[in-house]
Amino acid sequence: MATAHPNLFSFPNSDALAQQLRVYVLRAQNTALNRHHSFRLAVSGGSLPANLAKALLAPSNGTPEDTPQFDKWHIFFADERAVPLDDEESNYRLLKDELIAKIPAELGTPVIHPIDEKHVHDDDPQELADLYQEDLMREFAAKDSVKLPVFDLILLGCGPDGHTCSLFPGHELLREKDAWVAAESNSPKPPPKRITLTLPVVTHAVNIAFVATGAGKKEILKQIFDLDEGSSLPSALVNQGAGERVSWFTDHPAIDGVSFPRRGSL
Ligand SMILES: O=C(O)[C@H](O)[C@@H](O)[C@H](O)[C@H](O)COP(=O)(O)O
Repeated sequence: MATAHPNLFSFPNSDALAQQLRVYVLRAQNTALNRHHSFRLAVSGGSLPANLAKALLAPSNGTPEDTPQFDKWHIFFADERAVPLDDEESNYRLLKDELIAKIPAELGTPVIHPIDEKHVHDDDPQELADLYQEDLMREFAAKDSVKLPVFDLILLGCGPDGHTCSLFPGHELLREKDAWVAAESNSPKPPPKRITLTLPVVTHAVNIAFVATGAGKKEILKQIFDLDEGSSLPSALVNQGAGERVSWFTDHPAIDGVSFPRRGSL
């Protein structure tokens, strides 16, 4: 378990948040490209793709540091719903509509790793999870010894119940130690059938960022950051497992009443 604390950032509005999220994501990109010439990240659904698009589609200041090199990006899904890729509930579709379709041609095209659409109507989403894990293995497990993939960045949301990815409070999936990708058949948040990265994969990433905005998040953020009773919530487990590798991008209403120390810039 990590001992250092996560970083909590808070901004007055979504423009200020997006500006700092851009700096953070592009730093992660540049470090990854220096190390292994590709940038491997996972993204969630919910409000995350819109915030990410706001950050990344803003004009660059022209320096290499401030330029997304999308043709070097491999984008996976931190969680995905078992629905066709063009379904309104699909996180793939959401990311495509919010971000991918709007990337100017000169910035390149990322490689996207969607779920296998042939299995979205299976009764049990386990095959979907297994196939997605195989996709991850092709990308990450070049050596037989790789126990867990090391994403350069995982971008997460936090639900009002403290869930993240499709890891829900009190669920047995939180104890998963071996699988990289797990199936969820009965998600409390619709739609019920999903796949999700597991907690060990999330906490193994080089950088992990949550984006949580709006007054609807303040009760759960108080539990996660200030109160012992919140310590077993999935989002709190990410904080405990990855410590200072975790950064929270919030706005002021989301952390109203939270005592945990916050900063206004990276
Ligand atoms: O597919 C999903 O349902 C999401 O990945 C989910 O984990 C989301 O990130 C949270 O529910 C927070 O959603 P908001 O950012 O919309 O609050």
